[in-house]
Amino acid sequence: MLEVEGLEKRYGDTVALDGVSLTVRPGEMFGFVGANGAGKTTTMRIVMGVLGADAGRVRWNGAPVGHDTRRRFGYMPEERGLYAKMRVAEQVEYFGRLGGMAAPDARRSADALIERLGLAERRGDDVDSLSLGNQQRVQLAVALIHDPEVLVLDEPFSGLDPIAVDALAGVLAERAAAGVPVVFSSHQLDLVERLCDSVGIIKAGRMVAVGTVAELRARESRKRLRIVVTGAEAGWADRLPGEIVARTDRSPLATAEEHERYDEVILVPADDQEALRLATRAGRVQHFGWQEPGLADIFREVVA
Ligand SMILES: Nc1ncnc2c1ncn2[C@@H]1O[C@H](COP(=O)(O)OP(=O)(O)OP(=O)(O)O)[C@@H](O)[C@H]1O
Repeated sequence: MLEVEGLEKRYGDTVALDGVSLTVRPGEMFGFVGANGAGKTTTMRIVMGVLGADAGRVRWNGAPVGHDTRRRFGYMPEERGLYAKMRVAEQVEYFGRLGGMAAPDARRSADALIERLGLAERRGDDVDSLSLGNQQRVQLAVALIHDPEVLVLDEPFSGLDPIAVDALAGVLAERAAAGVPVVFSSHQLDLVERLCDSVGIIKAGRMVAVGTVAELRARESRKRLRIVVTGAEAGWADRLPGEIVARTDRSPLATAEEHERYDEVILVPADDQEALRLATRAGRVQHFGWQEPGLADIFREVVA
């Protein structure tokens, strides 16, 4: 298992990491989330030895991680590092060779990944002639080519179209199923929620929440009601007891079918029965029920 313990890192007066710890077990997909500048990239760079820590340690299967061990890791850095004037297939193969693969294996594996990530038609093109999203796919192929023991990916999904997102999600799930610990950072919380076994939320260099989404939901989240009312007077929802965390309202439209006002409110209620009475009095209640918060809701609560 991959263990990161008590990482600290300063840049001059800026404290980038202030005691970051996380553990990723074999076969676990770990989503690393946090606001811009929270410390995700710095943590991953330290795990990969690109950057030294001021304190703390990184261990793989109980032993300190050194250069040779890291060669068996797959890494997608934030600063994408490809050779612009090398062809797609050659480049992926080349990184396979750097990762210690024999030439025929590297070629076979590169071909399979290129196909899988939807790059087959571009295999003979120079990397700098590709769109950014396709360059990103090449970068992913490079991180995956040598069948790494651990995967550390800095925002691997950013900039990918939905088909590429699905292809990458499939590849990562396969690697995890084969026992590889996978860590990736992302701002796409719906994706993290869908794919990850566990999630770590980092805020200003500290891990403020770690666990499965269900655990975070149970620990962090306040119960919320979703209320939909049509035909009410404007402003009725302001009287609801509790805190409104989201609202949508649509004034009457000029069409025959939709001539009613529509209000949807997400409320952390101080008194749910009073909220129901108010909604019933205000208009026609189309929906009134408890709503499970998503990872984005939990994130807002934890990071606020
Ligand atoms: N080379 C550097 N010199 C000075 N400060 C740095 C350097 N690299 C990072 N920092 C600072 O360290 C903190 C953590 O940055 P980091 O890039 O790890 O955040 P992040 O969570 O990856 O953010 P993002 O989501 O925007 O990629 C920030 O305050 C950042 O400004």
